[in-house]
Amino acid sequence: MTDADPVVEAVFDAVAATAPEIRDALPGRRVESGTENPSGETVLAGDVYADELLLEALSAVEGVGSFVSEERPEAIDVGGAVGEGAYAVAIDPLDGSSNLRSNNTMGTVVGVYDAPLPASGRDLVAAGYVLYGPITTMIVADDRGVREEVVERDGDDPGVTRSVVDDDLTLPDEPTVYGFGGRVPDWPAAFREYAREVEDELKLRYGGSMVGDVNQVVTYGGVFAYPALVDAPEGKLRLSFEANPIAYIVESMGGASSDGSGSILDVEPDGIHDRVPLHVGNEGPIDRLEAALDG
Ligand SMILES: O=P(O)(O)OC[C@H]1O[C@](O)(COP(=O)(O)O)[C@@H](O)[C@@H]1O
Ligand SMILES: [Mg+2]
Ligand SMILES: [Mg+2]
Repeated sequence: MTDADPVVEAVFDAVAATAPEIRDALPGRRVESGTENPSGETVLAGDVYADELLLEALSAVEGVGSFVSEERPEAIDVGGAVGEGAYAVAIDPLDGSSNLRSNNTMGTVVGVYDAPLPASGRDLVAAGYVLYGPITTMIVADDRGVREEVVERDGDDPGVTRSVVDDDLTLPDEPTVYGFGGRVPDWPAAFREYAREVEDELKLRYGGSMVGDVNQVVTYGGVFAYPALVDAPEGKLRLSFEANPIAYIVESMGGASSDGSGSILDVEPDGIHDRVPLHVGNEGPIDRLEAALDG
């Protein structure tokens, strides 16, 4: 196995250290902040707080040159030149933040790119997510594979403990669950037909937060999608902050990703906030999806 990249390790140390603080801050931050993000969505106080904490933590990491967030219009220069020894870190500070009001699962998504954004998913050197569920877990994928960790506060210390619970996470061979975002009438006919078949075979697991819903697939095998919509052919999820990191993780686990015709990691971006239809999971259901959409 290759040695860990110290900058990637430091990035995930910083993300893990921030996770309990983000979690603790949520009870008082379930309200709208009064602003919109670059994607035109209402931002909650929790989104703003998580974004600020992560900027502070990640800009202190030596080797991080650029901080790019779903909540900010532009990349922020925080150190060395990206691509010449420094990485760009792309963050979805709180994923599924509409679940804050209903007190359901949310996450933080991280992509570590070896190129200035907008960059292709092929420029990722690592990706991961934190899942704020009944316990706080973190998935980390890099060129050494995929690991699942539990993140806990270290007693009264400000630090945290990262305990690896699985150091070689792979997708279960048998698909078991599915979760598809958006409304059925908004799905293109070909996706509706595909979904009808999947419904007959797999169990529905859908909670409205990409990280939570992808983690069901990561754990039990299956397929997650936020597909193209009739009125929004580019779908909802953002390539740099959401789709690329999730595709990198699932592909590193032996699964597949697709924008409808090929791997998400091959999508060439125009802008930092580009959206893309996202489908990830076991190879079987993703191959069938591409065949269904091709027709
Ligand atoms: O409820 P909708 O509009 O179908 O969207 C659900 C999707 O939107 C998201 O909440 C978008 O992420 P953010 O919360 O980071 O904006 C995903 O987590 C989820 O898959
Ligand atoms: Mg999100
Ligand atoms: Mg978000």
